[in-house]
Amino acid sequence: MPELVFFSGTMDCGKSTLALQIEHNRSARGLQGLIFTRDDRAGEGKLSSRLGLVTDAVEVADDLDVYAYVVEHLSQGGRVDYLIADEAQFLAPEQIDQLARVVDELELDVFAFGITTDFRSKLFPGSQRLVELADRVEVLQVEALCWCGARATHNARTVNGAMVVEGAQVVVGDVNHLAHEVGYEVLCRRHHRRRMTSATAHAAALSPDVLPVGSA
Ligand SMILES: Nc1ncnc2c1ncn2[C@@H]1O[C@H](COP(=O)(O)OP(=O)(O)O)[C@@H](O)[C@H]1O
Ligand SMILES: Cc1cn([C@H]2C[C@H](O)[C@@H](COP(=O)(O)O)O2)c(=O)[nH]c1=O
Repeated sequence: MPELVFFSGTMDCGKSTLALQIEHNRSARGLQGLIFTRDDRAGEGKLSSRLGLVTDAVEVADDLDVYAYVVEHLSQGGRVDYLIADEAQFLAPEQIDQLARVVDELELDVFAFGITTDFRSKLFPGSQRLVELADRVEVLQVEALCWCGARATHNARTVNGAMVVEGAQVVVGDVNHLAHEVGYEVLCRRHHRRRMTSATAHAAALSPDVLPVGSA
């Protein structure tokens, strides 16, 4: 039975890597997939992983009807055995409905990958629709970790190194870019709630208030 599967997690937990592995394993067996993405850090029409792998993909513009795109591809004699959609949080809810239609009417597997919540811990509209429609929601097995060692479950945004909770929902960026104006850091819920990033935790640890008596 074909399925719509949502592989979800925080930033930097290996979603794009898994997307590329699924693509590799299936194409190695002669299957042909269509790969979609939106606003990947590597640029338009790219699906990239931090492990250095990258592949071409169809950039999902606001007005792209994914179902119609696949039907058109098939009607022109193209072969499609499955779909991959990375950065699926950025897709509009209607485009997620189109992915579900591909599963139900064209009987193709669709593998969607994305972060569930934004820097304010609010669902992205695309992710919300995926949670509503997916046959399965899979959490990735390799845990991203908070600076404290706990499993990271939330995404924090930093601006010039300080965690922020206001701003546009979509700002393309990366983790470990604290020197950049906008960066991201994955945190456990406890430290996301306390707005405690690795930098603020480090600064607190170095504060004179907590240094041993007599230290310089
Ligand atoms: N130098 C490295 N050596 C080994 N693994 C790495 C390295 N850099 C990144 N990774 C792995 O890649 C993961 C990020 O993969 P990626 O597919 O880009 O994540 P996502 O798409 O979820 O943001 C990290 O959590 C880590 O497991
Ligand atoms: C939390 C959050 C993230 N983003 C952006 C930042 C990245 O460009 C992508 C996530 O990519 P990844 O491959 O999963 O690391 O999403 C955003 O726009 N808004 C946010 O709140």
